[in-house]
Amino acid sequence: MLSIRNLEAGYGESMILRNVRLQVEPGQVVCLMGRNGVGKTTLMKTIMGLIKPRKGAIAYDGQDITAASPDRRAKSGIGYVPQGRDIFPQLTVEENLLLGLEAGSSRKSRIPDTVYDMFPVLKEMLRRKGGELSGGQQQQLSIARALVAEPKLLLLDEPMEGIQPSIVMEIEQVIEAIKASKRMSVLLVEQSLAFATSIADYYYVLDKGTIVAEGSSSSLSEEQVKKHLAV
Ligand SMILES: Nc1ncnc2c1ncn2[C@@H]1O[C@H](COP(=O)(O)OP(=O)(O)OP(=O)(O)O)[C@@H](O)[C@H]1O
Repeated sequence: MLSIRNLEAGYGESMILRNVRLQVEPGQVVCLMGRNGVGKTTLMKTIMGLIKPRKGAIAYDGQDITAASPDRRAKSGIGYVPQGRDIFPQLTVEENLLLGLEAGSSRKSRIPDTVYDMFPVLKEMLRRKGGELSGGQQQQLSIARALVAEPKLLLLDEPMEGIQPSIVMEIEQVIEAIKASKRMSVLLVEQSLAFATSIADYYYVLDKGTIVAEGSSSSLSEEQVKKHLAV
């Protein structure tokens, strides 16, 4: 589904990612872990094409997309939910969702009902401005907007960060439902050991721009977390 080899990327002269390799199989939920500032967001942006790698290759769905534009990646079925709820505050919930249809690979002209099934709260708030929603609801809107396009690979950058526990639970349920549907792969940045071991199939730990540990999530132990993730 997604295969990254020998990736090197950064900002101007400063190289953040070095020799990164990572794999996401069809239907898998893969968790990318690592301390603050190690390059997780940089990796997500490079997968989405917002940062051009200096070295290495990214293949998606059997195609080399290393040089493809972000728009082409979205059209070919990669959905991206950036860190920090990047919704349009002046547009209504419905308008935000409709933008998701434009961006992605879906040929549908209406928002699929499955999105409202996953986020019933949004259906009740279709006419409200995005900026009037709570932080957690905005995060749900941001995820829903990506799902509207029915992507084949969903990239989620710290979707639970700074969100109240009840909404964290709802977002976890959505990720579980996506996994159960087997129609989408998910790569997400998430620090919680509980999440990584309960929902994810596989994990990678990034440290100083390189992958230092990986394995099936059931093998992820408290000790490894202490070694690689404790501050
Ligand atoms: N636009 C930018 N220009 C220059 N350097 C940047 C830019 N964005 C991030 N960096 C640097 O790149 C490094 C990796 O940042 P990145 O945001 O990828 O880390 P992260 O693991 O996602 O961290 P966090 O968990 O805090 O979000 C940091 O040292 C950061 O200061």
